Amino acid sequence: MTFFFWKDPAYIRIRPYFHGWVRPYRGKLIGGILLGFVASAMTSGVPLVLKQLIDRIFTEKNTHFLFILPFSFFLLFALKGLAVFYQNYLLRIAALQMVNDVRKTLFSHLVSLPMGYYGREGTGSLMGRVTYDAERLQSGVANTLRDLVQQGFTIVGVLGSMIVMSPRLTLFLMVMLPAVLIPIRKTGKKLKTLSRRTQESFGDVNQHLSETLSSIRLIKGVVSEELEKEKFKAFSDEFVGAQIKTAKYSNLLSPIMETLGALAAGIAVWAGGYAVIKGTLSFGTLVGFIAAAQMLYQPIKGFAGAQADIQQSLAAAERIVDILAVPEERVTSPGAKTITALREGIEFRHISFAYPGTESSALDDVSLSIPAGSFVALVGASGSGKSTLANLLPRFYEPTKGEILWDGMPLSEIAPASLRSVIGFVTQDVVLMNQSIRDNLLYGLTREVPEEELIAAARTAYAHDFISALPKGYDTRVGERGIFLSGGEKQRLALARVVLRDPSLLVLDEATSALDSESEWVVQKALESVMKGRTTIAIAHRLTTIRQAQTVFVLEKGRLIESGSHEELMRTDSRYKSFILHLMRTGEMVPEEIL
Ligand SMILES: Nc1ncnc2c1ncn2[C@@H]1O[C@H](COP(=O)(O)OP(=O)(O)OP(=O)(O)O)[C@@H](O)[C@H]1O
Repeated sequence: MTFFFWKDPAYIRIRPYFHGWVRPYRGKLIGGILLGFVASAMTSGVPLVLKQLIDRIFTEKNTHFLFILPFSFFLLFALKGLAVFYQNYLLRIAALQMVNDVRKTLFSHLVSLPMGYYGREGTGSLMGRVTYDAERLQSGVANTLRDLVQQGFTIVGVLGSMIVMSPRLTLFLMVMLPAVLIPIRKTGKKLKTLSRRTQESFGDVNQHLSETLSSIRLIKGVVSEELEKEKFKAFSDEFVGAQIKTAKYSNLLSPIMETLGALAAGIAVWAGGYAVIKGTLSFGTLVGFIAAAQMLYQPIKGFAGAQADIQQSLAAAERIVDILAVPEERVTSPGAKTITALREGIEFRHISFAYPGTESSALDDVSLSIPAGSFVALVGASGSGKSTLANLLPRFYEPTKGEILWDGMPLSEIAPASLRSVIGFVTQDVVLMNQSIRDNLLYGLTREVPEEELIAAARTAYAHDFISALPKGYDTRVGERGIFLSGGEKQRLALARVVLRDPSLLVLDEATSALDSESEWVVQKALESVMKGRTTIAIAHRLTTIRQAQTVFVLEKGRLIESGSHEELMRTDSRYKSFILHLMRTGEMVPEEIL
């Protein structure tokens, strides 16, 4: 039964979180509830005063009450108005502040989840939880408390007044109770399902929008605008469809309740009219009673509305709790070791790994050593596990089997935050924010960086000249995801960022797409100067890079199949040799490079 929301499995699930959310605002909520009580007491007094008004003034013609009763009438409404105002105000403030807390907690939880989580949940859907669901929860809590408390009390109070006036007539009207409860219950259930559907389809709309905007180059490149429009239309229509159905069901209750209210008044006249004619019931009682029956309509409607609100808020809260229930990644912990550099080297010992939720291994029993200060290249076909191997180092993922040692220390004992501060990543897809070049270069640094150091870093990365040539120099905004910059320029900014962070270990995921030869040359130069004095692991796609590496590790389907220098491997009849020759035949590697 929806009335007892505290028995609802959804509520039981969110309860521990909900109590924590509500606790800081107890005072305001209790104040709101008490004021709701005052407001409903005032409302319940109206039929009684009305009865007295008619019986004393009009029937008994008692002039003594001519002033008192109308004034009491006014006083009741004035007090009720005041109580309702402050009740709504307090509840709204409490709900707004509470949801503000929830939103902030949700955001900080969202950025602290383990890497594996983000791939599973779509960005749009996650955005929907922080925006739409949090908002739903806010209005839900404020409205529910108002309606449940004030309207609940009013129903009880008005019923009390009715019993005081005539228990017999009240009993007559009780016959209608099932007629009132059944539609409330039925619409409540329907609304819960619809609410989930609305929220999910809002997630789809959001997801599609964020995906489209972030892939706009691809979409335009392959001319698939029409396809995307069609997809968006479908998601948006589904969202509106669910909302229209919700509107239908939530607005259906009102007319049903109004009709039932009129029926109740009719029953009251039919059953009480005869008694008034016979003189066994005062006219004032009947009028008071009809007024009471009419007055029940509004609170029952509100109370029924609260059921719908409860269902919608429960669905929203559940979706929020779905995220909060995922354990956070602990980037620092009291027992964990911290490191400041790589001094001896890294060793992978029998490492196997499968991505969460997948069956096949991305890495299978890989053992290799990378001495500090060396330059190694990871080579292999697409999907052979090169990026996966590199992603285990900052502990974005934990190996399923085996152990990685950092200067002889198990990686699992080192705090991820500390590891990440000594590893610099330069990925194919350089992540830039729509801020100035300066802000992008300094992003994540907590120390003050003097201008000279910033410029020196940009020089090391061969970026200073192109930055200086921009209209606003270091203060030029780069556009969303660096859209105003070329591929080579983005790569050099990423390298300048590495210089400023000064990590011991550099992980370079080389771009597979070719840069023009001039950019290629500059990026290569920048790379060479940034690599100096650092251990470098390159996920290599260019022969020039591979040839510079002291050791090339060759991966195939997650297994390490060969290792050695390029020359050594080319001298034998290795799988590496046939792989490189294959790449040259297919044009993925330029043959001139080995000449
Ligand atoms: N987030 C992920 N979730 C599930 N499986 C993944 C994930 N990332 C990669 N994989 C799978 O793991 C295997 C190894 O992928 P990985 O990205 O490490 O290969 P790679 O050698 O770096 O390839 P590429 O050169 O194309 O980047 C592949 O089969 C890939 O499909």
